[in-house]
Amino acid sequence: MASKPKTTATRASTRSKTTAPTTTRTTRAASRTTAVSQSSTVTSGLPAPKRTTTRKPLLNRDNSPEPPEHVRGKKPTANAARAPVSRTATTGDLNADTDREPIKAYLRIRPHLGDAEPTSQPYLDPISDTAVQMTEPYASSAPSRLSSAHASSIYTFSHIFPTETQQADFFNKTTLPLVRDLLEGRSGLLFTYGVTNSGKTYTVQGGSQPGSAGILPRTLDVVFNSIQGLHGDGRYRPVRLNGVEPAEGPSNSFASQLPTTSGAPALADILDDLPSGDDDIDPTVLTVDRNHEYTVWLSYSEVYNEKVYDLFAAIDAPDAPSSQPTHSQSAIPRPMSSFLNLPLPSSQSNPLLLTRKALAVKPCPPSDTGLTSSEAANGSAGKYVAGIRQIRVESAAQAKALLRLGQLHRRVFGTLANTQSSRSHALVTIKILRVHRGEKNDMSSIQTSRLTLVDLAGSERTKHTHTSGDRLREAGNINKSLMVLGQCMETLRTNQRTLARSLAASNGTRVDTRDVKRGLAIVPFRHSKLTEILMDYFVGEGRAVMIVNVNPYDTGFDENSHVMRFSALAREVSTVPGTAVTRTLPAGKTRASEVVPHRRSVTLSTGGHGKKVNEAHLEVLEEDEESGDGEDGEDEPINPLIDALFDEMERLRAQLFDAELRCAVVEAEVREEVMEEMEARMQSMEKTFKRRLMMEIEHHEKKLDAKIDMMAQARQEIGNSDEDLTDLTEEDDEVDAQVESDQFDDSSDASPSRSPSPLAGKGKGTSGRSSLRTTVKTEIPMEVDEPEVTSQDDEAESLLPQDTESEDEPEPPITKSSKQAMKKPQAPLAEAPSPIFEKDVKAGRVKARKVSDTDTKLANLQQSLDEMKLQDKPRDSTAVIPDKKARKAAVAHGGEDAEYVPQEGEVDTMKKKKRQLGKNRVVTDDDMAAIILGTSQEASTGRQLRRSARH
Ligand SMILES: Nc1ncnc2c1ncn2[C@@H]1O[C@H](COP(=O)(O)OP(=O)(O)OP(=O)(O)O)[C@@H](O)[C@H]1O
Repeated sequence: MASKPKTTATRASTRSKTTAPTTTRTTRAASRTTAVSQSSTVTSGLPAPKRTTTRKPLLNRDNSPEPPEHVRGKKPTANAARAPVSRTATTGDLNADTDREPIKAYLRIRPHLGDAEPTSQPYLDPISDTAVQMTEPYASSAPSRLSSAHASSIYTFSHIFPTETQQADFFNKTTLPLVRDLLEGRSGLLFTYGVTNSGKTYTVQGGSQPGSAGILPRTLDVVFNSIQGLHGDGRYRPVRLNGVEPAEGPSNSFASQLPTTSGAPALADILDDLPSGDDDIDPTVLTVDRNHEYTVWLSYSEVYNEKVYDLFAAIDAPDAPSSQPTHSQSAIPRPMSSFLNLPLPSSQSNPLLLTRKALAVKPCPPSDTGLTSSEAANGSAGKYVAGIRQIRVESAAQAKALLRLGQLHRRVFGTLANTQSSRSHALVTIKILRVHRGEKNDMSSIQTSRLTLVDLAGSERTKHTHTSGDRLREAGNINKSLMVLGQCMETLRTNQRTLARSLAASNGTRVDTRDVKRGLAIVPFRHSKLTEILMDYFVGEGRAVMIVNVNPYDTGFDENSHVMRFSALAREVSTVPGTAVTRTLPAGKTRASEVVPHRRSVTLSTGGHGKKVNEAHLEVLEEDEESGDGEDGEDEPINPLIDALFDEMERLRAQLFDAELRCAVVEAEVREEVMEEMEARMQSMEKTFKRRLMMEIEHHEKKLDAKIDMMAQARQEIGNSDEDLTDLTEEDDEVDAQVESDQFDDSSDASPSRSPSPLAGKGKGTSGRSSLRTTVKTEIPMEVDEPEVTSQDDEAESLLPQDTESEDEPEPPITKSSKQAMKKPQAPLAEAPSPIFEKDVKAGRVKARKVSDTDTKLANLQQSLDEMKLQDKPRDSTAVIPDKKARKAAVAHGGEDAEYVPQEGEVDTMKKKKRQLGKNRVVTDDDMAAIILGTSQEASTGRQLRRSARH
């Protein structure tokens, strides 16, 4: 077994000039720890980051991390002095600058796609080239139970690309440096991260418009532009991750690798059928070392449902598999070839069965990496996809055609629900073998470098995609990969910080790194296929770039916040840009294992764009990969406890998804119920109010009718009265003369004593004119009846108070004086006519008449009304309060029962500030109408009495 500490010691000694003791750990857990330590050892001596080491929950972590000091260009201290990578020990010219640098995170904001999408305010607002503010839409509304995002946050990135960014510009700033590294022999990783529909595929592959080619085709263009005339002869081929071996037989050209099996169309034909994107070529040319020859190799895989598939591999159709050539490493596959030419079954009863086999991920043998076996055994050698095809391409056009074929495969096996949506992680690896012209035959001089471009599947959660069954499983696995990727980054960051902090704390003295390493966490790369494949970039050497795609019009604010926080985490992880190496190695042994195929149905649509659309129902058999060779026990679980914990996490996560789904459904149901209830209530309220309104209208109409009737009746009565008046005129001439003479007497000899009414002097300046015997030539409106002066009228007098009562109003308090006034037939007539009579008075339609009893009663009524008003005022405005002291004294003197009679000065009077509204008696129109009615009735009664008396 490998002696890992020795490895560490070697690295440590080359980098920090310290000697680490050898240890003999053999477990994988320890191996992983050491791997992390080894990677971290590169940072030995780095100044301690200022940031606190307390681990905050991911949710609350500030997402504007500043790069550590060493990244910001601060010169390393003596402790931090770094030496070239120790891989020089086994390879020749492979020294590289091993400065650690954080993963670069670029944000690309997707533009609004016009009418196809609902228009809304974007919730992302770039505030500078590197910072963006994210504000939750509808933040004022109650926060969602499921929402975990902050209402407004600022996130920082290495650079932010606004919506109008052109593909070429984006490529130059994000990917071109990685292409340069690739051509110079250094490896790199670029991955896109974001929710579905955020523009990841557009960024990687591009669109259909001219100039919209993505970073992948542009990378191929630049590579082939730059190595023009420097192509190697292909006598060597890459194997595994960094291995090289002589190619079997001549494989000099792309065409020569095409399959020749009779009856099957050639790959070239298939590729010709695929749409060409050759019009959109990036013209960039990079300067390369012209002393070397270059060969370019391409591989294309996808991680789907935690299985790795080769997208260049042939898909076995029912009548094709046996006739197909075996999948040799160097042979160009004929993927889809037979399938494309088969008549597609249209019914599900007899689906076409397609099979594809998952590939195993295996650890690299030591010879591939330039490390000693002991070094490799610690896990830092990375892993490779066993059996994946690496195809040599000689031009960008060939490469693009192959990639399109791979994409076709991906789509066939892609999601059933939405064929446009990438539900798998797609990995394209461009590998370059570089050999010095003078050392063509020296295999050990061949340098290998890789650039892997990863189009990650959408990171959205299941509740937004309404997934179920297979889709749920798919989503679960996508999320698992991304979750593990996040966990790996978090662990790496923590380890790097721990190491840097402990080394900084040593203050220049020698540190036993074993102690430090013991405290480092195991990076859980092996818990997801994606991270297993990518681990070499994190613990080995290579630059890493992350592209965060975001659609600011998307409803998934929460998911996008999660993406942002993930990017912050990534930016805090450092990687080591280095030089890839190559070793030859004997082919690894493989071991047959139990294969548990997974079958699922796929619906494939072909045609479209003006052609007839055919739907084919297929069954896909996804065979599991063969297990690893087990040579070094790498396939043993790292630690059963950790594995169990991961499984538990996975189970809990699935439960959480389930619970969230149920919550969302219940929430929707409850909302609907509440809405229905509200609607029913609103309807019933509307009915009630309508009914009330109708009743009100009816009531008012009745009232109005009554009023009109009253008025009509009154008018009629007045008409009758006129007739009676004519009769009476003659009869009363005598009385008139007498009244006139009396009036004359009164006016000349007015005396208060002649006025029995206590209110006589209060009548609007008519003092002296109203008295018992005074006959005022008051103009009485026509509407008022003019009953004859008869003694019988007294009998009707009793009717008056009742008749003047309003229906609704309470009876006004009848004071003593008012009673007197009402009883006295001689009570003076109120002089001021009611305003409603004024018109008639002015029109001269009334005539002077003698005072009758009815008139007197009317006057009395008016007077009592006035009195009511007059009496109300002082009563409501003044309060008489007995003096407390005096009362107390009286009680003390005479006991509790003693009657207290306040003397002068023993009462306080107090003005009340305000009369209470509604307590006063108010004479309303109804009252007046009632009075008129009463008067009319009285008058008619009087007339009847008088007439009966006459007869
Ligand atoms: N920068 C851009 N300019 C113009 N259109 C864009 C841009 N980015 C994305 N689009 C368009 O937005 C749509 C969604 O983009 P894309 O398919 O790349 O999303 P995605 O993140 O890859 O989704 P999925 O994860 O489901 O595959 C596509 O129609 C694409 O053409």
